[in-house]
Amino acid sequence: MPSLINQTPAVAPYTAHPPTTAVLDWAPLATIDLSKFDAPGGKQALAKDLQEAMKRWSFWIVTNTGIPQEDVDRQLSIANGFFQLPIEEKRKVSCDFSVGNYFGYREPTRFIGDSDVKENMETLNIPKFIPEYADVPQHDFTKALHAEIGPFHKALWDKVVRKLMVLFAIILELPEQYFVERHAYDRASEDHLRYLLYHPRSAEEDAKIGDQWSKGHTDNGSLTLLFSQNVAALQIRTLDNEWKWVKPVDGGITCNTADTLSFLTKGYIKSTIHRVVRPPPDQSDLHRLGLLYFVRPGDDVDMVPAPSPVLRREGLLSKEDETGASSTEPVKGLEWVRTRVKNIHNGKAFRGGDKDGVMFSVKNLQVQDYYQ
Ligand SMILES: O=C(O)CCC(=O)C(=O)O
Ligand SMILES: [Fe+2]
Repeated sequence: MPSLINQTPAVAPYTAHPPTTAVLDWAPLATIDLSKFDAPGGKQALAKDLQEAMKRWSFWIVTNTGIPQEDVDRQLSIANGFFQLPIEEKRKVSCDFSVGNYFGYREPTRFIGDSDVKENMETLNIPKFIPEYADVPQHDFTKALHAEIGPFHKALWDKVVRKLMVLFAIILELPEQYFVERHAYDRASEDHLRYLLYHPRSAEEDAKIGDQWSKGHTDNGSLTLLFSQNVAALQIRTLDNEWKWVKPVDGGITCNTADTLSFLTKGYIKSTIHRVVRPPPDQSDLHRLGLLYFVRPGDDVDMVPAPSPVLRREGLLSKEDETGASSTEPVKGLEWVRTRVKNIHNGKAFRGGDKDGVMFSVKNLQVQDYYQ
């Protein structure tokens, strides 16, 4: 008789909610059509488009990734099935925030800032499918589905992350593999596929936290991918300090660059501020299920600026950056990510309050905790 772990659990198909009919102030995000990537001159043309898009904000949409929609739908069904498990089951593999380890399940237990409102999102983060992580504890439910989750995880990196990393290198006039090597799938890093579920709250409860489910923030790693999400809630902050909504694009993935890629490019690639708010009235009572991939730098990658001719021309590289003769040991990828995750998640409260967050730093690297 096979053990339970070898049996594929029954997973009911998940049906996405229809998009909102509300009239919202959508961000006019650029679309990067990845089907052009391998055509002659395709990468160069896409790099131009992306560079243009990133002048305004470091958010864009990729389309034609080659990842079948049925595979995305299946992942959403698995995510939905996971969140329906009894809480005792989900708790069996919890994130160890005391060491900044984000792999596993995060239960919504904390209060938002100093309010009496509890956070409303639960997440499951699944590490890369490489030998380093073969022994990372995982839930029986997802372990039994690894034959499907693994190939999806790898395909996402290969079909999307790798290509975007090449485009960043072209933009910075670096060898094409410069950022690929620093974010390679087969080397240790805190990359993860994330299943994310937000629970709706009453209007009264949401009002107490200014309708902000997750305050303005930048992401901790290098790049974040978010599969098209019909429940409107994600907003990005423009250079003029306005908040604009992110519109779902069928079959598209919303991408944003984040803190460590900004460190590697001395701020040339921006880490855009974004937040998650209460959805519009026609969606405010819905559960919002998300599928994301968070790209982190390799564990042992030095967080130092790339020797890019573009950065040099822009005057962004100091003498120390050029010679590597810094007075401090460079921060490593793992050191940054773990320290930051611990800082955000190991306290009693989740980002909140009325003021801007304080600055958080590790050696010479600094970000603002959160934004109003
Ligand atoms: O749920 C979303 O749309 C974005 C979530 C997000 O910003 C995050 O998890 O860092
Ligand atoms: Fe984020």
